[in-house]
Amino acid sequence: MPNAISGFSKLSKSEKIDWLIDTYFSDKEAARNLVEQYWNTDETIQKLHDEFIENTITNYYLPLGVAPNFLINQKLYTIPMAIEESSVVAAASKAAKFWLDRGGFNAEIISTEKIGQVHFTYDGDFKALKSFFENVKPKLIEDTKDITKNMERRGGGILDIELRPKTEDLEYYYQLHATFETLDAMGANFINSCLEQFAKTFQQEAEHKLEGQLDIVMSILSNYVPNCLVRAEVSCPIEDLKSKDISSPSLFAQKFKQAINIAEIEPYRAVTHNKGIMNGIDAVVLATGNDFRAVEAGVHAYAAKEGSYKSLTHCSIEDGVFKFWIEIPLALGTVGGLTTLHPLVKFALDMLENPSAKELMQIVAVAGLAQNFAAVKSLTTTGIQEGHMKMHLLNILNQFGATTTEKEKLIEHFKTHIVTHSAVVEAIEKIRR
Ligand SMILES: CC(C)(COP(=O)([O-])OP(=O)([O-])OC[C@H]1O[C@@H](n2cnc3c(N)ncnc32)[C@H](O)[C@@H]1OP(=O)([O-])[O-])[C@@H](O)C(=O)NCCC(=O)NCCSC(=O)C[C@@](C)(O)CC(=O)[O-]
Ligand SMILES: NC(=O)C1=CN([C@@H]2O[C@H](COP(=O)(O)OP(=O)(O)OC[C@H]3O[C@@H](n4cnc5c(N)ncnc54)[C@H](O)[C@@H]3O)[C@@H](O)[C@H]2O)C=CC1
Repeated sequence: MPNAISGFSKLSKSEKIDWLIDTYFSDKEAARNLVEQYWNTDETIQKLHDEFIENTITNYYLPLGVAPNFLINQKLYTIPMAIEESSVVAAASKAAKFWLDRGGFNAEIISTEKIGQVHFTYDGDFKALKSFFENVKPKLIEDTKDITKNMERRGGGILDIELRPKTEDLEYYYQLHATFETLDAMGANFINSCLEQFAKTFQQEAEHKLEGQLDIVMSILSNYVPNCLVRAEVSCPIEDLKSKDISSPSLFAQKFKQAINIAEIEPYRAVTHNKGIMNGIDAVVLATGNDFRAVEAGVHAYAAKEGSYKSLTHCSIEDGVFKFWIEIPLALGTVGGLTTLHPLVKFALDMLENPSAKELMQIVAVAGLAQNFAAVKSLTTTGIQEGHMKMHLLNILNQFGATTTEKEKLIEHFKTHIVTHSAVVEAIEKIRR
């Protein structure tokens, strides 16, 4: 076991790499070469990446793919997707193309409110606390003026602050529950700055004007944003579903709806179903430099809002019309965070013609819906493995170090044979004999 190290953060980048290689690697030259191989040749770009996080030693690549042909609210987009899993970009592209011929996707913003809370304890009388809060509320807002003035000029800012008693769940526990409009910013830093100022003013005022002990526990935004909602939808007459892989549209529609119904009542299925949705959502969220952990946490909380974990997508068949939709909370930014810093994020946003946060919410929701449509369509028709393994073939070939000629031969071979890991291994061995 290696010894712990103190002061690691104070070492230079090259000293950190030296320590790491000396401590963990026997083939020191190979390890150092690998780390250096992933450095950007442009020192300015490398420095930028070094400074995104702490203790950076090199870069970790993910492929950036694009899915064309997304018609959203009658505007055509090519959507950027950063993801490691094969078949996701192909599936999104295929769903986009399918719906392009059937009127495209419609998306709408339902709401854009963000939330933050000051968590505190108080051991006195609730009535006294309530009256103190009502008196101090204008000052809470007034004291954040320096933080909020620019956001207010743009049309956003603090929407409201409420006092919420939580003592039934936890002794002495209360909240200042605040709502915000942060426009094109995800808003985490703006909200946290406001909340910390609320806490400071609240505590200071309480010391002179409130009987009983009031202690601030913490001030932080919530990544659960059920009132920052977007809805995306596709629909068409059932007979228009007919396509290369759908010979009986009405049977397909019934089976597809049944698959969604199952994900609405069965958590084991719902989790995988929603994972398929997040294949699309995370890929676009990452490509556009947004915080995918925040989105993931909020989306899954929303999926469980009724007490059990459910599908985020829904389907109906009414009057001969097939309708499929998603409704999800998404706190996204097109300014702030990494959005203007990472050159490829800038590229991705340029490709989307520099959307507002609202437009990006719609694009991301559509990517999730399209992904889910492709996956459930495969699951209820051919099965998932056929298409997924077709795309995964290159990964298996690369694992076995296949040459370009071997790849060409095997890709041709697997156009007419089912791809499984063992079938690929067998075929490689055969052509190498
Ligand atoms: C994989 C496909 C698309 C093949 O589908 P296919 O019918 O064999 O494709 P095709 O060769 O006929 O091409 C049709 C279109 O698909 C796209 N496409 C096709 N191939 C490519 C490619 N190489 N690169 C880029 N795009 C591709 C592209 O849009 C293309 O049009 P074109 O560009 O030719 O005009 C289909 O089988 C499919 O959609 N499968 C679903 C795959 C999927 O969902 N993958 C996610 C990973 S599995 C998982 O994590 C989630 C899951 C499944 O568990 C979720 C759940 O359970 O709900
Ligand atoms: N729990 C969480 O999710 C947390 C996330 N974070 C991180 O915070 C970052 C996001 O915070 P932000 O405050 O969004 O970014 P930020 O701190 O970069 O601020 C964005 C700023 O851009 C300015 N702005 C310019 N034009 C604007 C417009 N049209 N609309 C709105 N604002 C405009 C505003 O002053 C705004 O405050 C992400 O990197 C995230 O990972 C940080 C703390 C906690």
